[in-house]
Amino acid sequence: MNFYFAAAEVLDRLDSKKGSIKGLISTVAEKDRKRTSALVIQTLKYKPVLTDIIDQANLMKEERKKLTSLNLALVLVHDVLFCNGIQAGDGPIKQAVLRHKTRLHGELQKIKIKRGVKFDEDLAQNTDERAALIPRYVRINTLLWDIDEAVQHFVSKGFTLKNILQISPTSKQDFAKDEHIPSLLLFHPDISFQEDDAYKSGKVILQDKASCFPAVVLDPPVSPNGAVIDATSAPGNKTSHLSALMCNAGTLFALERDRKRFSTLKTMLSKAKCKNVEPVNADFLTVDPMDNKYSQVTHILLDPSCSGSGIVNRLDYLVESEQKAELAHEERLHKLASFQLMMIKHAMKFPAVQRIVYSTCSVHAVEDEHVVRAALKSDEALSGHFKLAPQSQVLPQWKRRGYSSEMDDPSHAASLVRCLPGEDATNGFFVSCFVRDISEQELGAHQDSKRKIDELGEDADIPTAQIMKRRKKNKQKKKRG
Ligand SMILES: C[S@@+](CC[C@H](N)C(=O)[O-])C[C@H]1O[C@@H](n2cnc3c(N)ncnc32)[C@H](O)[C@@H]1O
Repeated sequence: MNFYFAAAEVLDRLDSKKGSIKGLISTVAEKDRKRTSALVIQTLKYKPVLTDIIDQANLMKEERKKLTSLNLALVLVHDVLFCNGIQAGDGPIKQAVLRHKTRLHGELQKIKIKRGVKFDEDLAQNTDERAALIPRYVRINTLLWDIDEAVQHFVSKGFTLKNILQISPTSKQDFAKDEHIPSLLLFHPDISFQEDDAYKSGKVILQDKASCFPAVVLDPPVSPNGAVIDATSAPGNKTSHLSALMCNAGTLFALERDRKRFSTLKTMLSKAKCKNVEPVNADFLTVDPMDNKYSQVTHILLDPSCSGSGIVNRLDYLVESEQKAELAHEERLHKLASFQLMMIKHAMKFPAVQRIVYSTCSVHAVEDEHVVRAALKSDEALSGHFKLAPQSQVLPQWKRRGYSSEMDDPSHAASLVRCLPGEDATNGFFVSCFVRDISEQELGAHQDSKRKIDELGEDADIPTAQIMKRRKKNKQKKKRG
């Protein structure tokens, strides 16, 4: 019966908005986690129907001594009606529900007749229909095999490779190569790979297409001296993608501040055989950019916590009631945005950094364009000479760009990438890329920084100081030459 108590407790905590489904399920004992998460999700899908049935059958009134909460009744009645019964030894709680078994089944039939449906599944709440338009994306872990070997593997499993851009909703056997991401395959949304050997051995990673964009845009170095930071790594999809793009060469520092998520990250990286990754359980904001360890870092990926408003293939929306306080929502977005901005500004302080990718799975301009435009105006961007990478370096073929009306300079929107759920066959996503521009012309425009260097010498901000030193050396060379 403990398993039902655990599932009911997750539902109780969801009701009182104490976390997301994913977050709350991660607190359940590992041995029961899979089972509990399946029961919670199924119960949520049928919640309105189950609540009606329990009401009509008067279950809570007649068994109020045994059934202490509606959520406990929901999970038990779910298993009586839609599974093979309650999976627990005999006892007073089980008996309290089973006494009403005939009545419960009767109420279920009445609802089906009333709604004119034949199958139980037709009573499930519609999951977000935009999710049904998202193919099952499978990223090939090129550290372990190549795309041709992967294609052969799936063909041997009975799939047919088609030269198409989208998977037909009627054909579950077709698969295709993605047009934008080289190591990505598309399958029908209903295909599950959880039991596939290639998934279990880390040879494929189940990752939404949009979530593959940041690593590709960052374009990390492939060199034994390459040094890259993934500042917000767990669970590690983008880290393993970066590691693959770096061909396991150089060093990829994978930072993650949350201890539990850090442990998930390490498991993921070892499964994917990422050998060039140094996982670090630390808060990126507390890392000293001048620390020798990171002095050679040229590329930083920032995929910080966000509202997640772009994710459509998860069930959290089932528990988001309409009365969700708009104000609290706005406040939360602004809090997230100021944290996100801090992360970008911190990344800009690393002395050798040349390229910073900032991404979110949010569709809110507050967390996307607004954060980018604030970052561009920040002291860190001005003194470090950061600007947006041009469209030609940021998935040039991708049609949907940033919202120009949300940028100070509308032309900057072309540098940004957006994905819209329901329209782009992906979750909602946003990608931007800052690059350090050290041209002489730009330097000339920063007279103030020059003055600061003259006045402060060694203590002036390092990137500008380095540039100025380089400039001085070049001038001296020219004079000598
Ligand atoms: C959106 S998730 C990252 C997903 C990851 N990039 C992936 O593709 O698998 C954000 C992660 O950043 C972590 N995080 C948030 N703030 C952080 C900080 N200041 N330093 C390090 N990690 C942080 C969170 O704990 C969370 O695991």
